[in-house]
Amino acid sequence: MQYLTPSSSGINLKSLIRSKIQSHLVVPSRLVIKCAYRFESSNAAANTGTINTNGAPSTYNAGHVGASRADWQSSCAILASKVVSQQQDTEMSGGAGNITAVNGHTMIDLDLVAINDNQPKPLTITDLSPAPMHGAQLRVAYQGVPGAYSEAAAGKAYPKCEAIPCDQFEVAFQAVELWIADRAVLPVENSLGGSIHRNYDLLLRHRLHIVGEVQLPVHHCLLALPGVRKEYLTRVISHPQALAQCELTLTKLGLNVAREAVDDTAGAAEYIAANNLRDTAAIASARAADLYGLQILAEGIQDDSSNVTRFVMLAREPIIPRTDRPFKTSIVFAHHEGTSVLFKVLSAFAFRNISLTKIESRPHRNRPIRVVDDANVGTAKHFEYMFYVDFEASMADVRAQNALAEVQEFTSFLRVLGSYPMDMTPWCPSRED
Ligand SMILES: O=C(O)C(=O)C[C@]1(C(=O)O)C=C[C@@H](O)C=C1
Repeated sequence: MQYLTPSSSGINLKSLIRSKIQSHLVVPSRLVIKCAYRFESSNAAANTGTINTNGAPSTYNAGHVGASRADWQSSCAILASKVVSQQQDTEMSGGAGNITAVNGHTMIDLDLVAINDNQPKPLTITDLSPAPMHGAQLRVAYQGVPGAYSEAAAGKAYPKCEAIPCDQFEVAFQAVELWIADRAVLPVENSLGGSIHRNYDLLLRHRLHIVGEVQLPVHHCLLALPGVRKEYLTRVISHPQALAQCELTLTKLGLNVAREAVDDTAGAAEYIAANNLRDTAAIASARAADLYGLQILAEGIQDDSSNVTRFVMLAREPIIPRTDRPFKTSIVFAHHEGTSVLFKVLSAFAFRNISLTKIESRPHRNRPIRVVDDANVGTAKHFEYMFYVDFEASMADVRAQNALAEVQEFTSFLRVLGSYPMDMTPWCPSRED
């Protein structure tokens, strides 16, 4: 599906990256290579007409939609060339030459007054801090366009944040890795649809840390162009999770029409508006109806009124775990061979009275099959798994530390994805979009 770009005055990624450059933040070249790679893949995707990069930041409340893919590409090209030229300057001047000059009093004339604004400034502790600089707005990357539930989750977790729409989850991760955003928001499970497996895989592939969670009641609406009636509809489009969450209700509404999956709920609404599609409805939020000028044909069409999606917040740095409020810790592990290992791992928590809130398994990509030869019976083949476990304790809690020390004995791989405050907001399944 193609995202479209409604005109607005939102700040765009180009200006964000420019401001980053202007503040002379030195970006490691490794990140730029990643960035260049992303252009190629997004170009390739755009050529197939399936994905469109819409990387314009928007203030959460205002719901701005801004720059085009070209903007994003040129921004990163500027960033890449800036870094390359910085590297060339450094190479030509002999890298650490400046230090030698100062320390060794070489022929460089030290003019301590005139500071050239084009020189890179050293990183400070604030640049490395997981929190934004005092007074700065937290920038939160999410997948989708304004009106998506992920945007609402960003607003719930960080009420005054600047929400930055990204066309893919991968881009949201990279936005944080490249310091374009401070956080990424990622849906990981839904009460009706279950776990969002692809996002678990992304957590493992990237090195970001979980620093928070929010549970967002998801209240779906059926949206169409003004004047369109249910009888005119030949298809309903939305995010696959949203389609699954409304399956029964659509049938009850007599909508036995084609269902088509698109990248996000609000993107579906935007697509209908921009293409003036009078035979198509979208499943999306009431806010998406407002933003894209659609009417609400039916409200609360999720099959279960207490439909809720859990999102996690990701940052470059972990937060310091505490014990003065309820914390959750998420881990992922693979175990050594042996059938009783999973039981042993889980009992490490049970013996310490640590509750598990979630366990999820995903096939081990690098080692999908374990072969067990038995001369008499033949060859048994088991799937190998990565296990994702959430438990109710902070990493600052000695019980959690001991449990993990024990888990480590049975596992071939163990990573703490994050230790973060639990979402303790009162449960209220009414509409929140
Ligand atoms: O498409 C959106 O609006 C999203 O934010 C994505 C998403 C998901 O990935 O599950 C989030 C919440 C809803 O469960 C439906 C879709």
